[in-house]
Amino acid sequence: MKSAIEVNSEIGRLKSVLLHRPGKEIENITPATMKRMLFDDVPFQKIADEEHDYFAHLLRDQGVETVYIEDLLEDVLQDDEVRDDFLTTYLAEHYYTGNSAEDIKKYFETLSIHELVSTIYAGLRRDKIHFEHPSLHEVSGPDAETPFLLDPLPNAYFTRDPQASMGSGLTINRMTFEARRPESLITEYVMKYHPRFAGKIDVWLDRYNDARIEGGDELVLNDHVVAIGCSQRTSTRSIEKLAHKLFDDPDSHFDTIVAVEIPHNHAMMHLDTVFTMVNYDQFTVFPGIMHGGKMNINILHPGNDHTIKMEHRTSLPATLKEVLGLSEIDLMETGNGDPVAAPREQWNDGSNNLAIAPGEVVTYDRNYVSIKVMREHGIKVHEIFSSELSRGRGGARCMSQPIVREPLDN
Ligand SMILES: NC(=[NH2+])NCCC[C@H](N)C(=O)O
Repeated sequence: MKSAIEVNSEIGRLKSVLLHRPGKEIENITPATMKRMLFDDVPFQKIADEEHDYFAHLLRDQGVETVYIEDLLEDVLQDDEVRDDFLTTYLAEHYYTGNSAEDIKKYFETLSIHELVSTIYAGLRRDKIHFEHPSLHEVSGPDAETPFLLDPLPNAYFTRDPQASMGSGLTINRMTFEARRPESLITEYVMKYHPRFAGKIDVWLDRYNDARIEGGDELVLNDHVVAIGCSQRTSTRSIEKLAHKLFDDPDSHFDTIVAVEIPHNHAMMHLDTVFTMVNYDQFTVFPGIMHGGKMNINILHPGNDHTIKMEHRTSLPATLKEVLGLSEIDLMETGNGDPVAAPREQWNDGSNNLAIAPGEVVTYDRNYVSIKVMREHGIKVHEIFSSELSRGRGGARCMSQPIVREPLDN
């Protein structure tokens, strides 16, 4: 039987994608909570939604099915038992158990399922809940600066990160920062209980382990090679765990993992903020990660008796040629490698392109220097608006989680 997830490249024609339309959560940030919420500014929701709708519309015009994860969550939470189970876990992960969890649940039960889902994304304000037997934790909330008892999920429109599709399955990710942890709980419940996915996918990694990994670091280069960033968000331990799983599981056809070390900072939190694949042999890259050919790259292959063989490399272009079996590749530099335009456009996700077919991408309009370079190199570029969406530090690739791509010709 065909799996409900089929993603065997970064570039095969995109057929189906998971999105999340930004809700109230992106305005439920204040200067005091911004850093913890992983934002650099407070977006204006009205414009962000218009920009997001334009993006989704463009994808649909290109024949892509756009599936909103919040709708899938609503479907799943219709079931009383599943809803209770989800809420118990969600509250326990915010340290609300026992009576306090019951008091919050009592409030949730007064909401429609649609309102409940919006609240899970938007966050729950303290003044909505009356605790029968208040404890210090309950009256304190996540931090003293916020009026929220349960934090908003402003990063949820970056649907790329809480999970990553890979072949016939996905990794459901343990996120690095608490601000994003509930996002992959939503993925878990959707994948486990939604009829579209339940029992029809492989789960390579779940979120209940000590290994941090995020989808922005997970790039499926072809049907047997994945590239993974060793980054602020993805630990080497998780890459090894994933390698064991992919190399041992008979449902997986992946036999090569390229672990690429990148700087560990907020501007470059994931590999896809500095590197994306846009055609069989074309890539965009932020020149700042290349270190004059002195990078730290390791290629992992299955060894004997369930061990892993590892080989060290230092050049990104040479490694890509080697693992993809190409004689030439075209690396297009963000901002044309200019010392001002390159970091500026990287900051605004000029390296974060979503391929919707080989040689065809969607990207933010503001990165006009990078766009010009791509066009000069023969890439078909669809521009999307980016005044508000870009404030969350993620671009078209971050805002989309492919669930089906057409297989590549070769
Ligand atoms: N795949 C990506 N590059 N995602 C970008 C996520 C940005 C988000 N503000 C975070 O820090 O988590």
